[in-house]
Amino acid sequence: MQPPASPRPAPRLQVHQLQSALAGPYSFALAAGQCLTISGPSGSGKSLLLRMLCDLDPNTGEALLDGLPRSGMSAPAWRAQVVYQPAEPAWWLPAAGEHFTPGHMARVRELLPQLKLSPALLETETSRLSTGERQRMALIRSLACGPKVLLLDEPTAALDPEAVAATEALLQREVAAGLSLILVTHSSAQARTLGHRHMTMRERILHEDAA
Ligand SMILES: Nc1ncnc2c1ncn2[C@@H]1O[C@H](COP(=O)(O)OP(=O)(O)OP(=O)(O)O)[C@@H](O)[C@H]1O
Repeated sequence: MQPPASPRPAPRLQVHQLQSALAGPYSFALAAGQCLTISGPSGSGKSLLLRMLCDLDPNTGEALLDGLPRSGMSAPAWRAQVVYQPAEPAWWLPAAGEHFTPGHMARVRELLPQLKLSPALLETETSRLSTGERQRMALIRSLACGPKVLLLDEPTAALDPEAVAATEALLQREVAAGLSLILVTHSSAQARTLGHRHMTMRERILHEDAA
């Protein structure tokens, strides 16, 4: 007799009827090691969705991480695991390196060369970094804390082709290692390179694209 099949693990992220005064409801699930890309016109609601997913804007409905409901954990505990990187990330201390905790520095030093960044930039005032350097440094900040789900809003918008390629290669490795990625991008080439599933936002309604 066959042993009973072991229960399937819960999806990494489950979203049920997530809704705010401005957008939704949205429902979908994402597995560990899966990349969902979202495209759509400017102003269609992509950032509103990402902000709801990391619980920055008031919303109703439920989100679960590995089967555990967000409503049962604190906002900081949720946001430590579901990390949102906006299109224009904020920096609140003079140098980029000051934004990292000592426990994350080994990982930061590992990631810097992968994104073609010099370690010296950690000591440079963030206001003196180029837009593209700041954008890549923000991605390092997002990855250094080891999120389970990463919500990226146009992370390569300010980058030259070589830096775009390095960023995409890094994201591919992270997803292959188990990261769940929701990537907002205007680049259909990038969506094809990184995405396992594709959705389009139109007038705040999310449509799953044909496979
Ligand atoms: N707090 C708010 N109050 C009212 N309207 C808002 C608020 N935040 C965003 N909006 C509006 O909601 C719509 C969707 O905004 P959102 O930032 O999600 O667009 P987007 O799809 O991410 O666009 P882009 O590609 O340009 O970043 C826009 O019309 C925006 O002006």
